[in-house]
Amino acid sequence: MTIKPGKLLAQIDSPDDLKKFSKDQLVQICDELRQYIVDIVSVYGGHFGASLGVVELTVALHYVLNTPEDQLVWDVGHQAYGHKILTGRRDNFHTNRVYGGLSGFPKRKESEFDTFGVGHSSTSISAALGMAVASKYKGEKDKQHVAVIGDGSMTGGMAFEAMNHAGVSDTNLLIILNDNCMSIDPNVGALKDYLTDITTSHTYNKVKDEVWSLLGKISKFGSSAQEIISKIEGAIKSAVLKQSNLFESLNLRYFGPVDGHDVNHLVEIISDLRDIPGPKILHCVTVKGKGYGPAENGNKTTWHAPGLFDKVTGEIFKKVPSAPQAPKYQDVFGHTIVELAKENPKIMGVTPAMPSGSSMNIMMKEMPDRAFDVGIAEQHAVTFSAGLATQGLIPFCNIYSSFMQRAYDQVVHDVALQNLQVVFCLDRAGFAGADGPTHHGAYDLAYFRCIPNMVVSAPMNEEELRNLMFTATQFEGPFSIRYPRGQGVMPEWRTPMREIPIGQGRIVQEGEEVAILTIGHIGNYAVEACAMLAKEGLKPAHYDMRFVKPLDGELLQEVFGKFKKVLTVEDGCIMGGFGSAVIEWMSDHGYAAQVRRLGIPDRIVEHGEQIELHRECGFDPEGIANAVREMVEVEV
Ligand SMILES: Cc1ncc(C[n+]2csc(CCOP(=O)(O)OP(=O)(O)O)c2C)c(N)n1
Ligand SMILES: CC(=O)[C@@H](O)[C@H](O)COP(=O)(O)O
Ligand SMILES: [Mg+2]
Repeated sequence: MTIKPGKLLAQIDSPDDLKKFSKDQLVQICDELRQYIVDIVSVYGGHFGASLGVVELTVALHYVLNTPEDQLVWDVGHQAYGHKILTGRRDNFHTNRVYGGLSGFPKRKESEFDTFGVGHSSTSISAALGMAVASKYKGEKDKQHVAVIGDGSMTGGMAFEAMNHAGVSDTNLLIILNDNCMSIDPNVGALKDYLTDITTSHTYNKVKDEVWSLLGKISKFGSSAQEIISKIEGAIKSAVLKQSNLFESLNLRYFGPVDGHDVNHLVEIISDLRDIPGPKILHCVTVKGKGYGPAENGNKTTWHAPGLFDKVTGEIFKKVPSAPQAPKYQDVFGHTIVELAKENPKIMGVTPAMPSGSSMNIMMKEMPDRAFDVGIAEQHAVTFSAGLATQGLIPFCNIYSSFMQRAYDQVVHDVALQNLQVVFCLDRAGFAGADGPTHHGAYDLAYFRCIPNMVVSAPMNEEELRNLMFTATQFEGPFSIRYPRGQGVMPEWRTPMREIPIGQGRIVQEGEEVAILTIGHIGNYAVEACAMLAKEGLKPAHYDMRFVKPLDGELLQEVFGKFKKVLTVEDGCIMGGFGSAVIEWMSDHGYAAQVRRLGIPDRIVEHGEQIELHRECGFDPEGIANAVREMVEVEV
């Protein structure tokens, strides 16, 4: 179905086209852009509420700035749908997040307007500051550098590291804080409360408006007058706010809060700010989901990424289950940690801003004093968990595999070196799918198995996940459990939990000639492959190793004692992953066999449905069966 843009939007193939319109046409352009996002996302899916919340800001920025020369960096980039549509990608925007189509996030190789690749939060200020300093060094005086960062992303430590530097950088960096009080779930922390204070402080806003209008009048009298007024403004701010403005105290000129949905006012402000030297921050107040009733007034967490929906009624279409509705692994985690915590008062839950995504919200609701959303702060989440563990508690620190990458040193330095009992539940491990390479949990088997003291495990189904979670509570040291995004395989998963001997794998099917060794959920693909091969008279053995570290030495002795052809399969990087561990074991124990490794190759794999990516990399069920067929052919 072809989705047509509105009359004005249809004429905008670049920001230069946008600039041809008069200011009083911008409101209509915003309406048409908003409608186009609703039309596309309702049919093709993707992130939703965030892009609606920055429609006016996006139009104003591309209207005032001279992009792409002026450099605009979006934080996370899930809100950049309007940006992409206005910068030449309107007509192919329906391919957003589709295999072979546009990325769901700004990506440098996709467009010159995408100045920095994003997807993980809190990077925009650092990147934009780097660009600003580079421009200053190269003598590019007129270039503007703008970072647009949300209030949720502002809770990421990197943002403060960058502001700390920006404040003494002597650049003209403009930070735009898009404050909608939302992360994916409601935003958390003292910063959120502070921003609310500023936004709701009537006295401050009244005085600020007067100062602002004075600034407008005086600024015509040249920079010395501006200096005077900015000192008055600064004095008023710190006095009225009773505490120095957080951003001003970092030497960032603070402006706002302003209405982030008044496109013409935003055009004026951003134009004015262009002429004000030095690092500055504009605080915009917006509404996530603005302009589409169900998203604006309904559950904003749901409308962060609702899936497909009826744009007229707002009804969100439930995915039709292909098989009896097996739960998502995350649901099993969410219910199981509560079950365990009811039995064991030492158990605590920690999530860095993914309560709904990880299902930690279940424990947060039932046991609010034992489960914590710490904001987009993965490093803090890990070391906070380590602190809990020093006091004899057992924290389950649930972090998406790709977001875990941000807190690697904390795992080594704060947990493993002290051999503390922290349970890392790495959700979205393996190909994440439509979110693409920024979110693929490709590396955790490799980056965790090399850490001393760390146990590295992966369940093949929900029952196994529950057993591993219980086992982790009995293990006095760091323990990681990784599992993929989406469906499990067991509709009846509420099985009694049991402790599994650390390192113990299991045989799934006896066989001959080739042994398939799998780790985690991907083992279910091997089961499908074996069923295909059985019809051809081929019967490889299949072992679910369950642990990458420690490996099951007894089982591997059986495997290498019986088989000269071994196929390893992992939904993770081949370099240094599970297959590498098996080869190392084989070599260390004096065995020799042909070992073939299937997994994520040593290159960037773009976005698409998980099965499309597994197929592309040759470890979907057909790919596994083909590998066995080829191995059977070869004489060793
Ligand atoms: C390092 C990292 N952790 C977690 C996420 C998941 N995530 C994506 S968007 C988001 C919320 C961002 O909130 P905010 O910056 O306020 O943007 P909004 O959606 O409100 O526009 C989170 C937690 C991420 N992308 N990167
Ligand atoms: C933009 C972002 O990082 C999150 O919205 C992420 O896309 C969530 O992923 P899940 O949908 O797998 O929870
Ligand atoms: Mg927000």
